[in-house]
Amino acid sequence: MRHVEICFSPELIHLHELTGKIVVVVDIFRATSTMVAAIANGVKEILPFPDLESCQQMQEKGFLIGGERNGITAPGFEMGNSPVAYLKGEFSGRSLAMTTTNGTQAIDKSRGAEQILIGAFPNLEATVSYIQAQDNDLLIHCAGWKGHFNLEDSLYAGALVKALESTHRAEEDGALAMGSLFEKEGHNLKGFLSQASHAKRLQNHGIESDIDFCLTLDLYEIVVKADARGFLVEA
Ligand SMILES: O=C(O)[C@H](CS(=O)(=O)O)OP(=O)(O)O
Repeated sequence: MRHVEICFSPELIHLHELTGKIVVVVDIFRATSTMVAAIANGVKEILPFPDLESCQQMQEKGFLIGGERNGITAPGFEMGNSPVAYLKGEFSGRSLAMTTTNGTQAIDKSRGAEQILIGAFPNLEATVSYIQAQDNDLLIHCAGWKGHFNLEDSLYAGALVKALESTHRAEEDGALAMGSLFEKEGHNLKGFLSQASHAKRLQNHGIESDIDFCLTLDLYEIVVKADARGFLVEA
């Protein structure tokens, strides 16, 4: 039996061992949902950056650039952080450089893991099957919000804990708590998460369609993982 644990914020990642583990980075609203949408709709690869400046410089190298801070597209960037912007396949074959408020920081802080996967509800089942086919223990790294716990990433972590019950033992309190929370509330993702602070922030920006997409289960059969160069690609 392998093990599964949860890190609830990038600020706490130093408390967890990364070596030898699969780390699933999750930022449901919206970075990792957007990454899965982009790859599923033809984007060739995504290079994540923690900072705006290095990301923006990639435009000179022919990259499409996506940059967001506090829910708003960063000045000078072509794309923000909206998953629905990728759904028509308009950016098929392009390489995307991307930086967001929370999600790309969490990816950066996951370096050192055996594998880094990108978690989202629209490819939950595919990600579960992939993890079950590997021998490694699992760490679910929630991006949270500016260092704080958030409900949507933690509920996704609970969904993974429940789906992996037959292969991965949850021993620490966080994983047990989130498994129970998903068991109780997972049938009503949208209703339950409408009270989440980040969902309210996004509603204020008038982007309910993003929330709907981010909470849709199993639209895609792809798995997104970091390759040896640090690019996010289809596994
Ligand atoms: O664009 C988002 O959804 C957020 C911005 S914020 O947390 O509302 O400031 O970025 P993300 O990195 O996807 O959490």
